[in-house]
Amino acid sequence: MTEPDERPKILIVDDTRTNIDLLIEIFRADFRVSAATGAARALKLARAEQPPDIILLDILMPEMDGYQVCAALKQDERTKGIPIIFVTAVSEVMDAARGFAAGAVDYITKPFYPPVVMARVKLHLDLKRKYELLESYAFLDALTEIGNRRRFDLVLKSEWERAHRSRQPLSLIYLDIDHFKPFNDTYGHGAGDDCLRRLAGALSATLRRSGDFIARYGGEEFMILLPYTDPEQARTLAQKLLDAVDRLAIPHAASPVADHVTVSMGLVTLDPVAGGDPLRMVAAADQALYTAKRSGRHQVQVARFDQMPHDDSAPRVDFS
Ligand SMILES: Nc1nc2c(ncn2[C@@H]2O[C@H](COP(=O)(O)OP(=O)(O)OP(=O)(O)O)[C@@H](O)[C@H]2O)c(=O)[nH]1
Repeated sequence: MTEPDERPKILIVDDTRTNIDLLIEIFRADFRVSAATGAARALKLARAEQPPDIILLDILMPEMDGYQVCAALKQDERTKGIPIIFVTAVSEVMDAARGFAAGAVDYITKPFYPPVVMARVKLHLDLKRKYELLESYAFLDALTEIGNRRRFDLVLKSEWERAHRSRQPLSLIYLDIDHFKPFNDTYGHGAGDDCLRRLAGALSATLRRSGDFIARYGGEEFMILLPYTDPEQARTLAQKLLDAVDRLAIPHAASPVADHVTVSMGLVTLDPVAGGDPLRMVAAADQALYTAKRSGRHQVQVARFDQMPHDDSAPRVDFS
């Protein structure tokens, strides 16, 4: 089996073939290089399934100039994180200021001095990697190493929009550990932390579909988002999550519910009707969770969340 090519991808955009050839020569050993001689092809390559890690972009091109291409890439969610370095002739240096305003990170001048071109590209790739690493930490819960609340908010918003667009159901489970305060009081905060870590691991391992998403929402609360999942499928999965926590069998002598740690869940499924606010979905799941707690804990309660026809501002939440 051949090893996957891990070299960074660079896209070179220039309407002059000789410039492209010169730049390919500089990068071909250490990079996977693709090239475009016009804006349309450049945008297509940038939006490909495996987008480039960095783009070298000529300013003066027919059809759409470099500034316009840069602005289009920066406006597109899929491509806005790709660093863009403008390629400009010495006489166009003033125009590079416009490039920065359009969102470029740097510029290089023609004629090329290969070591400088390479150093600039490597510098910006390195900065991009560091930025992505920092960003991933900002969305990670440090204790359990699953997504945090900030990440959940973003994923909920995009899945909510996707559910409306595709008219597919979206389910949400709000999960809370039962009697966690007495657990901490009995076994200590360190054991409480360990319990949270083990629960996060067991819950994550129970999710099988690639779009399923779990986050730690608060102290002892987790959110599980299930795209393309109808109420019946979500109910089955919620039961599996309940069982997975039971199977951990973490002793909890202070719980009146069981001799081990248990959880309660509120489940809601969005009917893909246009409009509304994703936070109402959270509110509906929260109410169902409250019902689960009131009804003796260690169980799943299902809320039905649908919106009043013709009245976007008044979603109806009722329990079945
Ligand atoms: N060890 C540990 N405990 C935490 C953490 N975050 C929150 N908690 C504890 O979780 C407990 C939650 O307590 P409550 O909200 O009273 O709920 P509960 O005791 O689980 O009771 P019910 O939810 O009604 O079943 C509090 O004692 C918090 O201190 C954490 O990161 N680590």
